[in-house]
Amino acid sequence: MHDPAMAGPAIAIEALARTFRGPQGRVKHAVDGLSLTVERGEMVGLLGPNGAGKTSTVKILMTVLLPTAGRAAVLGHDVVRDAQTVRRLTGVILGGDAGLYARLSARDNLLLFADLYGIPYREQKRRVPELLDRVGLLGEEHKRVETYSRGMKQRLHIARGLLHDPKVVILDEPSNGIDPVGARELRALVREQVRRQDRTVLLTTHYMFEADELCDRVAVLRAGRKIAEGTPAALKKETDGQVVLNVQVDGVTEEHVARLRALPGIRSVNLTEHDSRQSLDVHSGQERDVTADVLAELRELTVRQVLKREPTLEDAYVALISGDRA
Ligand SMILES: Nc1ncnc2c1ncn2[C@@H]1O[C@H](COP(=O)(O)OP(=O)(O)OP(=O)(O)O)[C@@H](O)[C@H]1O
Repeated sequence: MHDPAMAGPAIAIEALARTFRGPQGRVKHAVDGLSLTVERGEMVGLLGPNGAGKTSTVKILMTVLLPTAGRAAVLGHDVVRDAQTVRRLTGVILGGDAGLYARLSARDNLLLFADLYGIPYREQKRRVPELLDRVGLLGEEHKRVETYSRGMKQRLHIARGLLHDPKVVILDEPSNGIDPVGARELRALVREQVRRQDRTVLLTTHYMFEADELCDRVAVLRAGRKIAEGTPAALKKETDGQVVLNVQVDGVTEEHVARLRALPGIRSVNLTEHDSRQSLDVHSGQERDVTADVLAELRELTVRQVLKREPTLEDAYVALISGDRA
């Protein structure tokens, strides 16, 4: 008999949808007709701004949220009809404090979860120290988890997610809330340990550079839909020949942004606010210098600084999610 688990992609998502009913019965499309295939051994990043539908998609794959339409399968097993098998084959690595026992040591946490996974005791004795070593927690394994730094907890989450040696790993925001140095170390850990042994990894992140460092391919979501998919290098190519004009300015309104977007030669405009200071990134082609037109639109505001620069990978991503493409 044909066994679907032996062939085909690791993750197959087809026309997946999930709606929620909000206040006054308004329907919210968290995932809106998403299709995505992840081949065996691939590492694919799901990118998107807050509310894009990443967590809802991941929850459906983790079998903790039901889709309202479409289907998703892990190693050929449907996440709704065959949820138990999907859970056995999938390792989930979430961040933060949830899912760990703060009063127990790292070692006792892993032994407890190994029991829950039904890993035989002799196997636990071998695997737990080995995993603690692999994630760099050997020597700290007897300390209570509540004394751990965020980065150490994240390492323990990784060890926990790999305990039952899953074929498919779902990794949610690996470096969220971790300082840049710690985040770099964590990415190295993900590359060396999570990716091992032809494992398939689906990772969510807010950071394009993180996806670039780790992923073979990325899918960018916006409002529950996929707006771009490809290798990080291919997405970056979309900004070839573009220039970013960064304007530090105060008092920008939605109306200003709309007027800037309508100017000839402008591809996308992104407004960010930090410490109540505004910053505008205006993407345009190289063929036309838009600086004078942009400053004319902002003439009644106080412009603090104007800089022109080459686009980065992060710009490629921002241009995608703030552009008009749907
Ligand atoms: N249980 C729920 N009830 C109502 N609306 C929900 C629920 N869960 C998610 N949503 C809505 O669905 C949309 C997608 O949310 P989701 O958490 O999947 O996005 P996300 O890309 O993971 O965002 P973030 O990066 O902030 O985690 C959001 O608008 C969110 O408010």
